[in-house]
Amino acid sequence: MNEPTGSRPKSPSRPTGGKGAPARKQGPGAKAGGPGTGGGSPGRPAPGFAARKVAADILGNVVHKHRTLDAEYDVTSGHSGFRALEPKDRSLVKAIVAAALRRRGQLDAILAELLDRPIPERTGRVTDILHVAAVQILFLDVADHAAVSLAVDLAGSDKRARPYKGLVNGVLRRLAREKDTLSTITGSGPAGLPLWLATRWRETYGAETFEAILRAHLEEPALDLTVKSDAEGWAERLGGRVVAAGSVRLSRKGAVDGFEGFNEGGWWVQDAAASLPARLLGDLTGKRAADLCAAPGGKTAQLATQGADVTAVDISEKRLKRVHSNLERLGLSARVVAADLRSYEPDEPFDAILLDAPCSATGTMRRHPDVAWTKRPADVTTLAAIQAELLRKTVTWLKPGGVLVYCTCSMEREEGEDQIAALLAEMPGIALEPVLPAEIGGLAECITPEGYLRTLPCHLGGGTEPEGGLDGFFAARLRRL
Ligand SMILES: C[S@@+](CC[C@H](N)C(=O)[O-])C[C@H]1O[C@@H](n2cnc3c(N)ncnc32)[C@H](O)[C@@H]1O
Repeated sequence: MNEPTGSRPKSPSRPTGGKGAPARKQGPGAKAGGPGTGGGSPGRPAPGFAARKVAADILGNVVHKHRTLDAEYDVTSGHSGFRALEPKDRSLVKAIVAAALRRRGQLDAILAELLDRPIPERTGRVTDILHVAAVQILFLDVADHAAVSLAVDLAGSDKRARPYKGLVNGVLRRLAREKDTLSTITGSGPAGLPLWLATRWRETYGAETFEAILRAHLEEPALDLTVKSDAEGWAERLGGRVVAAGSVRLSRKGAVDGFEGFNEGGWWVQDAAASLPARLLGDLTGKRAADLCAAPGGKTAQLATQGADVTAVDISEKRLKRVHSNLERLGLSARVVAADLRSYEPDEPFDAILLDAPCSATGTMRRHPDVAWTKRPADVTTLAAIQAELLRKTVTWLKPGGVLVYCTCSMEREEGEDQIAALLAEMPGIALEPVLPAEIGGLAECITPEGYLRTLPCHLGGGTEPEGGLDGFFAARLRRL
């Protein structure tokens, strides 16, 4: 679908992303103009209408029905309206939904300021429609009048939202007019997180770090690569910089299979924080190593690159296909096993084990802003029980003197610090081997007093420096005595 170009540039004065952080216009650069109500021929939707409708649907499905964005965007089984869109409109939908989730707290506060009273629950998609339009007006490269009129059309097309068409029109026009002066936009917006998660993080990390994490979540993260070798060389060739312990951080976007080095297998996409646990196992030349919970294989590739004879185990046959294809592209090898670790037994013990246990993934919200809405407190409890079981079982697969790194991409203590404290209290034959700053590129801020690795989205300049931040990861290194 071709959308008309926007009729005027956005105001140079931008709303801020909380505590003075400048909000950046992001997204695919779609100059979605389109006169909306006046733009379509009679009886035909205006250009851009389908994309806005799909965006509001998907946003609602994530927030109210706890569906994941991966499921909604699946090319074979995802949202049917999304699948019917042209690639350009799919990109626009993704940009709108990601920004609306990332900035949900701000949008709620801004709209509350413009509404006399909260919108009743039973009004269908009114709130989703308002969020989809507001995020375009405030943060995306879309002409205000197009965002407003398409939202009005959308409200008019929904039986339960129709009575609120006038309200949608009035609120969004006022937002477009007053966006530079609205007080909530320039203040520190509230969390935009479900209460259970906000409460937990404030308690776990303290008010100041919690605010810093929220600021970091507002920004779209940079693209990080793990390289087989020569990080400086790849950074130069791809126009990036070396961060953390040798990851290459790029500001460029786009399909990575078109970037230099992809086809030659020089690197793979992996958040810089996600690359740290495997690095804690050091040089593995000639060692027998297990990558447990391996798919899609980012850490398998690291262990192979570090010289190990790798056995990669995962329960999901489907996800293991990606391990095979990734290893093939990278020219690396590993023994790949489809098995449930709860019933699997290796033939021989290992010198090194990496256990990247299934977890709530609350540390990946920078890249997956739906996570806050698709996870529930009960998930943390259920997953913590699985992690405890896997950890107790697999640590016995180490040779004496062997090392296991346990990690999760979770920000929850139950999936990190508490797991290790309980294990050490229970198993006297296992000792903690603290992480040293030199092993993780000098990132001392990411090491806890106990010697655990604990990365947070606000680390490495997240929320304060352009293209800063790390995914939230926990890792601990254990040695079998
Ligand atoms: C966090 S992901 C692993 C990411 C991977 N290590 C990487 O770096 O690319 C967790 C994985 O655990 C696997 N998994 C979950 N339960 C499992 C079990 N009981 N046995 C084996 N694998 C399991 C899932 O299929 C999923 O691929």
